[in-house]
Amino acid sequence: MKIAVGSKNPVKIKAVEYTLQEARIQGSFMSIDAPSNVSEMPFSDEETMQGAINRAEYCLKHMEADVAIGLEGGVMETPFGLFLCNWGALAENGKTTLLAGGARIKLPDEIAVNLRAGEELGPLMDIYSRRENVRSKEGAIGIFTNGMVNRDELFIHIMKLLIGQKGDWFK
Ligand SMILES: O=P(O)(O)OP(=O)(O)OP(=O)(O)OC[C@H]1O[C@@H](n2cnc3c(O)ncnc32)[C@H](O)[C@@H]1O
Ligand SMILES: [Mg+2]
Repeated sequence: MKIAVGSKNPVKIKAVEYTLQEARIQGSFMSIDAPSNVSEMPFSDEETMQGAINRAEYCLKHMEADVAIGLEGGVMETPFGLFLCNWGALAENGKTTLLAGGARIKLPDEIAVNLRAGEELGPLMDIYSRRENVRSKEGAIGIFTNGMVNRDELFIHIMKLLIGQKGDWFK
């Protein structure tokens, strides 16, 4: 089985590989910087889901993969503030694309203000945390939970929710 991931972000690639190994699903891995075809900073659940679906479907088209995974991060407005959201899609030719969402956490107002003004979370997190490339390491969720939940764990959970829905893999 050929498995493609629609990102070159190591935190996403590692989460996919780790979860498939944990589930004892054998295959070869490929990755490609698949376009999300949504905003650089998705601003709703729907837009973030669409980004994950678009990445997975791009992989299926361009990578000759049997299974394609798209993972996308974004933010969403709620009556209680702006929240981080993450979504995953698992696509296979001729089958309905599977979807699953990850844990959410409220972003501090000082970050939310800048996001609403059109800035992107990746660079904002580096400035806020005085670290480099947070999006490829612990992620915003890692910073705001003091490392209790890092971005890899978030994507591993999404991956478990996705492959857990693939009944035929567990027979
Ligand atoms: O290389 P890709 O796969 O694009 O991975 P990415 O880190 O850019 O992540 P996304 O495109 O999925 O996320 C959309 C935007 O939100 C930012 N973002 C999302 N989750 C984040 C997190 O946990 N920490 C920092 N930035 C995050 C990210 O930098 C992008 O600007
Ligand atoms: Mg990106």
